[in-house]
Amino acid sequence: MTNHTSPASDADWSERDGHLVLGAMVRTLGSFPSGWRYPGAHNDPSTDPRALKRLALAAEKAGFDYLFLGDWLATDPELEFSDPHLLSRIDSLSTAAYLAAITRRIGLVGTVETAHSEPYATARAAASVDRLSGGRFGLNLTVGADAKVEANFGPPGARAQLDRFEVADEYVTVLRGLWDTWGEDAFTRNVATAAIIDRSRVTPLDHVGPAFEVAGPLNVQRPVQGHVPLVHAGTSRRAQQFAAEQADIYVVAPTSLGDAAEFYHDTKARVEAAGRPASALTIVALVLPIVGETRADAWAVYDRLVELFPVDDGTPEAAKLDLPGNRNIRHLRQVIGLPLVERRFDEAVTPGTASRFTAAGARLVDVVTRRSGRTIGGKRPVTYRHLLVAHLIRSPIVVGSPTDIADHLETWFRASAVDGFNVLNAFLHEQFETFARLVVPELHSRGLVRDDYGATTLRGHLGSPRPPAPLPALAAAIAPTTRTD
Ligand SMILES: Cc1cc2nc3c(=O)[nH]c(=O)nc-3n(C[C@H](O)[C@H](O)[C@H](O)COP(=O)(O)O)c2cc1C
Repeated sequence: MTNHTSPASDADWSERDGHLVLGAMVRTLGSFPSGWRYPGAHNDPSTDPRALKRLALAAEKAGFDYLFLGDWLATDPELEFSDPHLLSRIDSLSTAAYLAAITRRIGLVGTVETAHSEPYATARAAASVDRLSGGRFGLNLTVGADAKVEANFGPPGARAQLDRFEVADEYVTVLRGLWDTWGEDAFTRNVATAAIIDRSRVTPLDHVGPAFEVAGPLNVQRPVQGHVPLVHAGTSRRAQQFAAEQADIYVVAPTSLGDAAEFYHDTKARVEAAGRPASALTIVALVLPIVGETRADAWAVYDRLVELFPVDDGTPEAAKLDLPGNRNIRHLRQVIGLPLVERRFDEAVTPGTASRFTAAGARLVDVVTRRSGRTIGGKRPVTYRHLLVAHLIRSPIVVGSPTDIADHLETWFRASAVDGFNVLNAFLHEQFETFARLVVPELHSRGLVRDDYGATTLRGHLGSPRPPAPLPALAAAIAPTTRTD
């Protein structure tokens, strides 16, 4: 009898055993806007292949579940001072294919946009990288509407008139349908009879929908993982619903533990309402750790990053940079509600001045204290520069020793606010490698991460069962025209 079960190891079917999932966000210029200026930081995109390789090997050695490769089908030189990592980066699927050959166990998540790609090409590319990596690929689908991207793809077609999430749902139907057009054992390779395939196991798709018409079958066999795991990131209700119904991993960016826990429970309820077990969706939050051997070391790294963040301090040098219009004392004044005409950026905020701040200003003081240990009236005082940076950089930054960072991750995980984290780095390589060398072992000693890869596929890392291929009889019933003798 034909075996239609997974060729993957038993471990790939196992539960995650209560471990938190760790993904590494790949941004070679780092995620702190001035990170690339830090002494010794990687800052040359022309040497990215080496940087990617070094990051991937460090992440794999530490046992990360996957590398996350974001993408954007546009660029904008005006992002120079706010998001330098978006200026130039190697296409995410090409990167995943490159890293597939370098790594052995870690998952590789690449990004495709549903509005400006064809599901046939995406199904093929994703199945290809999944095959090349032995079942480690994950596909992040973005469903955004972005004028800069649209400007790169000619006049909008009929698809642009449709609801973007309905298009995305149909896109997923086509992807999965195409991955199922090849049965598991379609390649019979019968040397004696000369039949290399069993044609009954290769079926067309014949999809005709509002957005796509795709005949199939796919021109590459079924992915190692059956269906490549799908990833989504988005904050709107529609994005949440799409993730609940379709995704295996959902990347979120909550601003507080309370919000995260509420969103987590709401999302898991939606997963169940969609007829899936709550564990089918792994919810991971972004986190940007700034770590040092000691808390004081970490504060020093954060202070240096703040100093390197260019602001308009009225000097001719700053004027030449053409900085965004919100990088000056005038802008800060609007936020904290006080005239600051004569203030210099590095002046300490006095207790008297702080007592007159707006609620928003008081919140910024809290952020500065949490990130840098600086206090109003303290030996290391809060400065106006620190306040402005806290206002402009809203990333989920956690600064501290390995114990501090592990405490934060553990608190969120144990509060059922997340299943894991997508870990950003302020700059490469020191910050990521310090996290891998010091924080991951701390998590391990607390029983929060496993000590080695128990599985060989991304699905295995997630504890997500591999969808079986439709049985030949069923496939034949669906598509009788494909029957051959
Ligand atoms: C944490 C996070 C990461 C994201 N990464 C990307 C990305 O790499 N590329 C992209 O085009 N959009 C990215 N997005 C945007 C969303 O994926 C996209 O716009 C989403 O499909 C639509 O959701 P929305 O309705 O919340 O805008 C990201 C969003 C979040 C919250």
